Amino acid sequence: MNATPALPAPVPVVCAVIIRGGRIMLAQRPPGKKLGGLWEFPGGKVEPGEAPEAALHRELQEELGCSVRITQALAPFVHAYDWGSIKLIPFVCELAKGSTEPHPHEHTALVWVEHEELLRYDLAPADVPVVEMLD
Ligand SMILES: Nc1nc2c([nH]c(=O)n2[C@@H]2O[C@H](COP(=O)(O)OP(=O)(O)OP(=O)(O)O)[C@@H](O)[C@H]2O)c(=O)[nH]1
Repeated sequence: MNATPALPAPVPVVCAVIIRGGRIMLAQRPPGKKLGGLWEFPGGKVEPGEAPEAALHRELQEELGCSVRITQALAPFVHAYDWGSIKLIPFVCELAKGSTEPHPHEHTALVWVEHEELLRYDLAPADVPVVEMLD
């Protein structure tokens, strides 16, 4: 018998690299939450039985009040934090035609930055490999 307890499965998390006019949106996590103050791609946890794409649309509506069109699915990967692991499922998106302007309902701030500037932001550690996947 294997005495090693099974590690909990990584928590699936979707995130959106939203591109507009050559700039990419970053959102700042509020203080007091996990990774508070760090910058991330908007998104969140996938609910049980939910498709990742559906989770992405739901989270972006909740967090930013906007709708997007997914243009590319990037390769999901697992990132281990000291409190557990996430399976990050990134999508490249653009704002959907007729979408409302995104507003931060849950984040402290939103910025639109050039690709070359992304790594100058203090990113959630799991987001660094996502930046490296972008062309
Ligand atoms: N939304 C989002 N979450 C990310 C990214 N990168 C990353 O490590 N995460 C982590 O993945 C989890 C996503 O959950 P969430 O955004 O729905 O969670 P939350 O802060 O409401 O819940 P939490 O307080 O349990 O972390 C967070 O722990 C967050 O720190 C990212 O780019 N986008």
